[in-house]
Amino acid sequence: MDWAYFLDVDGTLIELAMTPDAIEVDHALPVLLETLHRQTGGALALISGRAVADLDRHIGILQVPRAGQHGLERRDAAGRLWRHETPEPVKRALLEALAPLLARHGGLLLEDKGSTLAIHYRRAPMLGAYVHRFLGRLVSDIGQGLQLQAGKRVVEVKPAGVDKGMAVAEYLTEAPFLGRLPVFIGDDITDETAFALVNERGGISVKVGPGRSCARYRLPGVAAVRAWLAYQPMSPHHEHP
Ligand SMILES: O=P(O)(O)OC[C@H]1O[C@H](O[C@H]2O[C@H](CO)[C@@H](O)[C@H](O)[C@H]2O)[C@H](O)[C@@H](O)[C@@H]1O
Repeated sequence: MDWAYFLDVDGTLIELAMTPDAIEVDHALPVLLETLHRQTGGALALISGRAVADLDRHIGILQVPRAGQHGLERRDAAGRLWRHETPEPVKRALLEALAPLLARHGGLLLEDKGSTLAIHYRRAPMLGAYVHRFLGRLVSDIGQGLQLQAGKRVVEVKPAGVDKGMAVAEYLTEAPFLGRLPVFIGDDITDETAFALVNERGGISVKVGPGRSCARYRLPGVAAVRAWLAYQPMSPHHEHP
């Protein structure tokens, strides 16, 4: 059976950086992804926590389908964009509540992704537990179907009930993904829903780096992921990592 490739971005295809805009996308990445996309007949998608527009800006290769904001937005192989929105008044209330926190702690960084608001504390790691508590209280006060999403030195507030696993499941109902065995590679907590979905479908789930995971395989880091992906098109029979 042919494989369909679903790839997380930060920490999987690109090394982590101090801030979301500080990532370095070297020229080899788009070349690798374009090649894999072509050689799989288009069965490659990026599944990221970043916004789709942000992926477009940093990574380009617009012909590769992509899901952003942990599945809240998804561009399919036909170029159609599907979106779950956070209602405007809810977003306004969140931004108002976050303003004093951000004003008080210059080391924190707000990333407004549209439907999701992320507070990054990589520049002020000692504030991590505080930020988690603050946002946890905010979500329970505001309610409105919101949920917290933890990540690497980041906490996000997003609409509940949509995740990366759902985005992968949606792609698998559409050409050219339909009927293929899914492969998902990711490094973070948010990738666990996709690993679980892929495991259910008998696919290949690959966790990048250390940490607990339901993924069945491991790769040590970004360089190993890229090396493994580069090997795929050359292999006549796909082998497990
Ligand atoms: O699902 P991903 O594609 O892995 O995206 C997860 C988050 O990635 C970005 O944040 C992370 O990477 C930043 C740049 O390396 C780093 O500074 C930050 O600490 C990491 O959490 C992105 O900014 C988030 O929106 C994504 O959710």
